[in-house]
Amino acid sequence: MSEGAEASEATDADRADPLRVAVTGAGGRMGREVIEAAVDREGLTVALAVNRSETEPVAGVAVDPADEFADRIAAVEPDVVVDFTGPDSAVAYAEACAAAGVPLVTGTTGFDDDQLRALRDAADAVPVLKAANFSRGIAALRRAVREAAAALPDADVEVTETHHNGKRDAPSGTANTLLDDIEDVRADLSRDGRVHGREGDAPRQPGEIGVHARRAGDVTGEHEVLLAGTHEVLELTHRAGDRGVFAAGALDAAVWLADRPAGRYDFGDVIDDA
Ligand SMILES: NC(=O)C1=CN([C@@H]2O[C@H](COP(=O)(O)OP(=O)(O)OC[C@H]3O[C@@H](n4cnc5c(N)ncnc54)[C@H](OP(=O)(O)O)[C@@H]3O)[C@@H](O)[C@H]2O)C=CC1
Ligand SMILES: O=C(O)C1=N[C@H](C(=O)O)C[C@H](O)C1
Repeated sequence: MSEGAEASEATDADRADPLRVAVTGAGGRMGREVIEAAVDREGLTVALAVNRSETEPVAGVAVDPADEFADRIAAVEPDVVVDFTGPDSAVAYAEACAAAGVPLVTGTTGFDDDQLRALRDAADAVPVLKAANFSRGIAALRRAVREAAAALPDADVEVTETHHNGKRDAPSGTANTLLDDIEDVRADLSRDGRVHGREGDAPRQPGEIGVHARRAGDVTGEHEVLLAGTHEVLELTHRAGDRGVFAAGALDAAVWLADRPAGRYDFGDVIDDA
């Protein structure tokens, strides 16, 4: 379990009424996907949706302006907020959730250290589940990568991610998580050794991990970890084919989180508890 309070035994099966979900970033690629998935899922209802500029309804759900969030969350009292926006807005929503006593699931990526601290502060007041990737395939990839990196202590490691041309942050949150995982199990590798692309006279040095971020077309999300030794190469790759996998995982996380005590959680906690 992640840092935080002990989990309660409550599950969605104990809940008589539908779980009332609020969605932020409702007009975005992920927000729309989450609303569509929530509308289709038994036991859930979208009680509130907000977006910054575009406030057209999504899948029949009304979308309110984001600047009304603090008032609307107090009036609506949702059971959980699901956020896919940007780092600044995710922090603002975390603070609003902490003030209103509402649990938060955020899939937003690209946080800096101050923003991460602000999320941790919010988790002192309410449960906060942050995950850079809600795909179960990525959860499996993380386990495989940790095992492979530990089993191949001399292998050179390079991490490559590919995303659509609208993605803002680089490298992806998932790539950063995979890098953390690798550095956790390989004592010779650390954050200081990350080399972002290569150019010119730049032969590989001991302790390097290469990191490559590609942006092209409408690619949903691909992550590859290359472990290369002498005379053998291992490549571990995940490709997301549709954002529905992220939306489904985020809603699984919302259902799981709604009745937990304050604290910090991640998607692994949801999977481990299944
Ligand atoms: N954890 C996971 O599994 C996944 C995480 N992500 C992450 O989710 C985030 C969003 O991605 P994506 O949906 O593709 O991005 P988009 O740019 O498509 O959507 C972001 C949405 O958030 C809205 N927004 C921004 N600021 C605010 C605000 N203050 N209040 C309300 N709405 C706001 C934007 O509105 P406007 O257009 O008006 O600015 C937009 O509708 C990114 O950080 C991405 O990396 C993405 C996929 C999966
Ligand atoms: O912005 C995206 O699209 C995605 N972002 C997440 C990340 O940064 O890792 C997850 C997924 O790969 C899609």
